[in-house]
Amino acid sequence: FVNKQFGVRSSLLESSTTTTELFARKPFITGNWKLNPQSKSEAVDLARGIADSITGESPSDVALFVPFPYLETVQGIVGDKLIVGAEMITPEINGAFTGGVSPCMLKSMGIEWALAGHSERRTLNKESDEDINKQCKMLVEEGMNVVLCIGESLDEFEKDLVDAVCEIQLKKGLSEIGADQMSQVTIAYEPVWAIGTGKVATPEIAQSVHKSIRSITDKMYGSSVAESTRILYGGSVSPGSVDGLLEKPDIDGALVGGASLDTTSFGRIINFEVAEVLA
Ligand SMILES: O=C(CO)COP(=O)(O)O
Repeated sequence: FVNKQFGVRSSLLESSTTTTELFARKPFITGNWKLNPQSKSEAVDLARGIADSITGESPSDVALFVPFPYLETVQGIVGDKLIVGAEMITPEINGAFTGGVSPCMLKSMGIEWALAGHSERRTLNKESDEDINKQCKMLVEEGMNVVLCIGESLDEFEKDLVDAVCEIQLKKGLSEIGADQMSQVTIAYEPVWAIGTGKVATPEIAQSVHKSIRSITDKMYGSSVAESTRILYGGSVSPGSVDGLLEKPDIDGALVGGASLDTTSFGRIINFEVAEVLA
């Protein structure tokens, strides 16, 4: 077994292999803690455990999206080893928005990343594509980075509407965001039926949707943006499924929910192993 991950462990690489031969884009492994863990002390333990699982030069970029109250603590623990981001923002500068947290506030704390469009916020908080677009635009305009989450429901999957739903969510979510701002955007494909269900999309299904998302991005922004934009898969990613997913050419990483709350599982996901990327 030869570990040929991007940017890593050159001592393990065959001398003739360059890391970029394997991955077109640097892999990006991200965790979304959602409404977890229940106490600051548990958050501290989890952040420490995850940071400890990154030894030496990381093969991937790694990010943790954590609840607002834990941001500063987690950031202090993980330092430069990984990115810490917010799970949502309120796209306003200031004013009468009780409970809101603005991009400016986050930036002033050194937080430069946030999720937008997670299916739980689309469903539970009734966020529309227009709301999500406002969030994405404000984040990029503030010089921050956004992971835009898109994905179809089970009903839409069964009706063969996957590509159509992703296209609409992508076009509306990224409306008025320019090609020059796309380096601040990561896309996460999260089929709703796969989130928290243990029913991970097969690598073949995920690859087919990721390829279609890349081709929509190409139509919107041209090939150089499409080829450099990272597209993550999310939905029941586990230590058992990550390697197969990351072997696919258009799957650039993972957005992990449940398994990011377990140090051993998330540590294994961060240190995923692929011997080759399969077309
Ligand atoms: O929603 C997710 C990440 O944003 C995925 O959650 P699970 O990994 O628990 O399915």
